[in-house]
Amino acid sequence: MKIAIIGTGNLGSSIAKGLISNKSFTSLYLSDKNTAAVKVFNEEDYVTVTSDNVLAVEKSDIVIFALQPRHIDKVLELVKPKLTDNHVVMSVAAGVEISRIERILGSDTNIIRVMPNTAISIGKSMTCIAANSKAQDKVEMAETIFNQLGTTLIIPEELIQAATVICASGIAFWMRLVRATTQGAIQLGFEAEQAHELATQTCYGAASLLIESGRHPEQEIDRVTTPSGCTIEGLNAMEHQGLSSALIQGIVASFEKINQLKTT
Ligand SMILES: NC(=O)C1=CN([C@@H]2O[C@H](COP(=O)(O)OP(=O)(O)OC[C@H]3O[C@@H](n4cnc5c(N)ncnc54)[C@H](OP(=O)(O)O)[C@@H]3O)[C@@H](O)[C@H]2O)C=CC1
Ligand SMILES: O=C(O)[C@@H]1CCC=N1
Repeated sequence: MKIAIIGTGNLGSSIAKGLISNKSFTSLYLSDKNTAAVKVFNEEDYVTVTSDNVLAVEKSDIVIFALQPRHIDKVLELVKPKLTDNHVVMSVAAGVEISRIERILGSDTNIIRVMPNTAISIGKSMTCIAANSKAQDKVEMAETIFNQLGTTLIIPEELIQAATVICASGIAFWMRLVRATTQGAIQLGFEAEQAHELATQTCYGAASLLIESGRHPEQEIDRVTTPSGCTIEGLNAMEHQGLSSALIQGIVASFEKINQLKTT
């Protein structure tokens, strides 16, 4: 697979790291206005770092646009003359709908919206995928690529905005919960480094338990909460302060914001 990533900032470079660790390409072009942050990848086999977006497109079959929404239109216009029927255009741009890309490239272009998160750099992304009509037969190929970099779910495009909030922004939400746990652990007497390890490993254990057992979180909570014990005391105190409500309100606020950003 000949892959290009246009825009190698936070997400583009995370995708590049994941692909390089996995060696899941025959060639990889990394293109950005400023290549300083990804120059190091030039030393990798079959990887080329460039500032020439058109060259990256010409040399690739799959082009992942990891640009901010305000930059994507002009880059699509720039590379349009070089796109062929064989190209698959993938966009990770939040709020940029397939119809907006089709208006620039035409609906006879293979277009896939992909919504990964930054854990793609370590092969642990939850990635949602939606394709236009033309690219329906390319969805399996997209799934194959992103399954090597975590877990994938094929969804209708209408759900991509929600997936962006839950999975892409979601990384930040979970990080904040881990940070708060660390702050609590320090207050209870742990050194910062130990507090960080306790918080991250416990979080990892909780997610692994749910994934491996397939059980509902409340079933696992029941196994932890001793009657009149310290767990239920803590849980109830958190709920009195609105823990679940705060999370849900944050998710909804994030969703409302992404819908404001959406342009059709
Ligand atoms: N960060 C995340 O976790 C996630 C981001 N997304 C989406 O992914 C997209 C990228 O986000 P993110 O990586 O955070 O953004 P960044 O700003 O970190 O990365 C975008 C990169 O594109 C470069 N760029 C701008 N214009 C051009 C151009 N004409 N040609 C080549 N490169 C260019 C930017 O350079 P410069 O900085 O010099 O402008 C920058 O390096 C966004 O649309 C975002 O909504 C989606 C899911 C998760
Ligand atoms: O914050 C944002 O708008 C982008 C999309 C999801 C993650 N980062």
